[in-house]
Amino acid sequence: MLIEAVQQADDCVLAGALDRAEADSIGSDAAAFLGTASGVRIASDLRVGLQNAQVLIDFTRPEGTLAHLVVCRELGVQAVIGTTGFTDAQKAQIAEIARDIAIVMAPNMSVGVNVTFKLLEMAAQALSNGYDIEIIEAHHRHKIDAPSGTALKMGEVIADALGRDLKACAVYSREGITGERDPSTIGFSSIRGGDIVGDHTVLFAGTGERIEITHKSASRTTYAQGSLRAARFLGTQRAGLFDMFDVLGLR
Ligand SMILES: NC(=O)C1=CN([C@@H]2O[C@H](COP(=O)(O)OP(=O)(O)OC[C@H]3O[C@@H](n4cnc5c(N)ncnc54)[C@H](OP(=O)(O)O)[C@@H]3O)[C@@H](O)[C@H]2O)C=CC1
Ligand SMILES: O=C(O)C1=N[C@H](C(=O)O)C[C@H](O)C1
Repeated sequence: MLIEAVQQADDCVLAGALDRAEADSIGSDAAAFLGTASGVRIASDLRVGLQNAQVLIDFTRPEGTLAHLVVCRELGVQAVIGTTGFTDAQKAQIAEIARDIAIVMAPNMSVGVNVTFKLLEMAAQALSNGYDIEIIEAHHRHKIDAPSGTALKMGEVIADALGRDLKACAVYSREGITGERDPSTIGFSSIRGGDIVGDHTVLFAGTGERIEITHKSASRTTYAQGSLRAARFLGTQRAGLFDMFDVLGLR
């Protein structure tokens, strides 16, 4: 999706493409899967892959992203990070690296999801009393982290709007005799199955009514297009840690 988006954009150039050393794709043209040639061979050596790059777009795993950022800092390459599932300590490492290079990090690059974060801020403030808040997300069977980064960000946005600390009020699982629901909690439910691209619903359940704010991704192309917007934004920055609110002017 990312390679296709870059190939279709008239203001972006594919400078490199990376895969693991053992991958069958190594050495083949990065656009071969599109039936065209990009002139870029898929490499496993990050320094080779980044030699002509201004920005690395990284959707991998936390440990991979962190290793890549160390090389980005060394080479002065900026980064768009889509990877989710970072620990607090890993986020602190990213913030430290962002003192030297500009980084956009966001758990969801889609415009719609970032606008949904804003809607949730407003809804949480307006429904701060008498409404139980539950966040339900569904993703494909291959996803390895739960809850999704987007669901966690939704929880943070809502907790901030309510003056709560998500770490203290999040409930991630229920089983057995759980007791009555504590109204100060924010609940999370994760569904995994098939090829679901990414659905997120926040339920505000009151007495006599329910409000549901839902975003559904039908294609991963929204993430790729958002990543390119983030890369363009980085062209105007020297250093610092940004997110899609900065890129989209939503802050
Ligand atoms: N911010 C956003 O908008 C979005 C974020 N994501 C996030 O992006 C991440 C990747 O998701 P997705 O694309 O579905 O996952 P995939 O498994 O399809 O892709 C991840 C890629 O990273 C590679 N990889 C895994 N570990 C490492 C490592 N340590 N070093 C280098 N490369 C590595 C994998 O290789 P191999 O297959 O060989 O393991 C694979 O090619 C997830 O955290 C997901 O939540 C996903 C979509 C949108
Ligand atoms: O793994 C995915 O697929 C996705 N991951 C991101 C997340 O964890 O929120 C974004 C999107 O939901 C797809």
